[in-house]
Amino acid sequence: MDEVLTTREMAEADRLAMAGGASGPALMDRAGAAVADAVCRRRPAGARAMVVCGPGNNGGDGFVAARVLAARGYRVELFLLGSRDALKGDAAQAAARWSGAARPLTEAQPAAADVVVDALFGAGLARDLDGEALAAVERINASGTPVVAVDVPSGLDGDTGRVRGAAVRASETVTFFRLKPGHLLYPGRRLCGPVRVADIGIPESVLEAIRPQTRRNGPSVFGDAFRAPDEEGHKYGRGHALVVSGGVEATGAPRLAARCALRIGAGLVTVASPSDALAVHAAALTAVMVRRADTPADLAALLADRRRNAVALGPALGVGAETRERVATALRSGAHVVLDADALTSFEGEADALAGLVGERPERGVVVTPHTGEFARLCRGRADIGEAESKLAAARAAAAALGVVVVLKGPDTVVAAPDGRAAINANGTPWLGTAGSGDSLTGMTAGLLAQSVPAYEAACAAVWLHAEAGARIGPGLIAEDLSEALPAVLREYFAGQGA
Ligand SMILES: NC(=O)C1=CN([C@@H]2O[C@H](COP(=O)(O)OP(=O)(O)OC[C@H]3O[C@@H](n4cnc5c(N)ncnc54)[C@H](O)[C@@H]3O)[C@@H](O)[C@H]2O)[C@H](O)CC1
Ligand SMILES: [K+]
Repeated sequence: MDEVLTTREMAEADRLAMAGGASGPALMDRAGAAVADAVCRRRPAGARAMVVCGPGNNGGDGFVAARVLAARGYRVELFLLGSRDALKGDAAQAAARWSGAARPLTEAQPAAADVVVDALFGAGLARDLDGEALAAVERINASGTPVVAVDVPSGLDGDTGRVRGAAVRASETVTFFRLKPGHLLYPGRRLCGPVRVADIGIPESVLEAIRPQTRRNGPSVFGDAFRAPDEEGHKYGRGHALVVSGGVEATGAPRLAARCALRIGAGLVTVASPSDALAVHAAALTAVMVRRADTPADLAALLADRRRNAVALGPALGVGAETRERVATALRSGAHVVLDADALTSFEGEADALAGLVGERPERGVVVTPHTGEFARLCRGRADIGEAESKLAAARAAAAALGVVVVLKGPDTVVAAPDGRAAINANGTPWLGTAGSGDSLTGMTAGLLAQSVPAYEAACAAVWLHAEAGARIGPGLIAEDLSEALPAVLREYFAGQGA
């Protein structure tokens, strides 16, 4: 159920279902009935339900919902954008079975209703709302009346999660068969409210033909790649992560990263720093070694020990040529590499230079973990990335261009692999927006790479586990809590695998 389908893929699912014998009206009937069920859960029979319908099949779903609600004793008023006889296909059939009026949309007064069904536009939204549709959406939002949106809130682009002119703020959304990217990407995720995915009779088998490349992030994405160590799990079998840090001015970042790498399962961690004082402070943990590393050559020497199979650079490294040199050294070492923060900012506007370094190396995982600002700086000058239609498309384009796994962080973190796979994370919490949270994620990613989890799955697992840990703590979260919350999160995750 974690596949995420674009509107185009959804239309293909629809087509395949009908080619397989499903009927359009039957699909629409089940869609409309699922919408009616959502209204019934929200308001008792006898309540005033306003259904606003658009000129396409989204409107058709609205006509079906209106008919079902009226049959269940709701006082239904239906308003239509455009004329009833302009409706076509399944929508025309649904309208023909609605015995009530279809009043002009301009007459709709949502404030007078107990609940609104938003069936204006769905997957067929083709441009910014204007005219009567825009006015109606504004009246709906101003009314404060609860809204059940059909498929996607009208005005929201189902593929990008972006608003086209204006969009309905829904109390909940009923969609069909699978989620769309716009249900998970902001602001779409906020405008949808809770999203219910209804089964309308499209067979799962259509997915074999569609082969969707996007998933909602979770254990179904990385479960096979990250399993509990077997009983004789030896510490060397669980890899050795190296956290490269900067000077004394930055104390917590490398320590956070090191702690998280250990907690998530790396067998050993080394903190390398030009400053003994910092390294000792950063280490302050058993199983963490401390090594002096003043120069890239020192770093190369540390990485010459092949048991150090994952290296994290970024937290508190400083921005500039030194860091670039360290990044180049790490990429040439053949260890798995995580690049965050300063390691990325040191390549500001030079994504190609970074891509060149990545390209030199044997096929080992490289993960970059920028937040949106770092991403924009790294990809400055790359219009093919900067002008992508959505965060999902931008992360994908960068992953393909750089040849790395991109973790584009935010409340809707997107993880994208060079081969086109992508996952949108949906278990985050606003409390993760705190200093050090990124360093913790870097450490978790390095800790998973150290255990030879493949780069894409390691990034997806780190993002999801990091968010789970944050969600467990919630208000008052400080970055130090994240590593402490990991044992409980991992216990549940592994137990879930056993299930
Ligand atoms: N895919 C499925 O499994 C099912 C989908 N259903 C519903 O069908 C809609 C998609 O219907 P479609 O007719 O393609 O488009 P819409 O109804 O979303 O749009 C209607 C129509 O409106 C015009 N239009 C687009 N943008 C604007 C605008 N900004 N202003 C004015 N007019 C606009 C354009 O001509 C569109 O064609 C999907 O969302 C589901 O709700 C099935 O009912 C169930 C199966
Ligand atoms: K809608």
